[in-house]
Amino acid sequence: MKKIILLGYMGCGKSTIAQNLSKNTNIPFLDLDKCIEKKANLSINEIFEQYGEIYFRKLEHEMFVELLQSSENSIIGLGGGTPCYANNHELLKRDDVTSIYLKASIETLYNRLVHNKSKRPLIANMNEDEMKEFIAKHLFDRSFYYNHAQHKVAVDDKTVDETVEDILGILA
Ligand SMILES: Nc1ncnc2c1ncn2[C@@H]1O[C@H](COP(=O)(O)OP(=O)(O)O)[C@@H](O)[C@H]1O
Ligand SMILES: O=C(O)C1=C[C@@H](OP(=O)(O)O)[C@@H](O)[C@H](O)C1
Ligand SMILES: [Mg+2]
Repeated sequence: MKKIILLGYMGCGKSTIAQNLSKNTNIPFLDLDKCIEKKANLSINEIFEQYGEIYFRKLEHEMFVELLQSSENSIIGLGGGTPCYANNHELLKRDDVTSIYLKASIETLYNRLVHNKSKRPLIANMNEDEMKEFIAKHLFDRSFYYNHAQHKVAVDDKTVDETVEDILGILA
């Protein structure tokens, strides 16, 4: 069954756009982080705090495989790191997967994340200068994986509805 998979850096809008795309298409959406939280009965912050990032990556990989195995059509919003670990990017190559990279500039990401970092353990304790430098370097490292997506949608200066329209154009 068809999976539409949104990927990209923290704050690019995967969770927000997946939800709105779902309203437009009537295809159910799943947020990978939310699925992990539900299964572990812990928040993402608690998983990082209590078990560390490596354990989180293991849960993330297992949940990604589980969601891909389901027979339902779905829109899946990944976590920012999902394609960058455990060869998860290889799973995007399946015939039943349409993968879309929501591509945002460092500036857009910084502006969105600066007031929205508390639930993102990788950046939660950084000051503004540290965050800007971290995003720049981290995005550079991760772009290799994000560029494995079949499609790219530039999200800078677009409203949620405009990004959803762009994705509908790809899916048409
Ligand atoms: N045009 C936009 N598209 C998507 N998100 C936007 C936009 N403008 C502001 N935002 C905000 O940016 C944040 C994006 O976060 P989220 O959807 O959780 O991204 P991700 O899941 O990629 O980390 C949300 O707080 C959302 O309200
Ligand atoms: O980039 C990352 O490594 C992470 C991104 C988060 O998801 P969002 O991209 O939805 O914030 C979440 O999976 C976790 O905090 C780790
Ligand atoms: Mg998200």
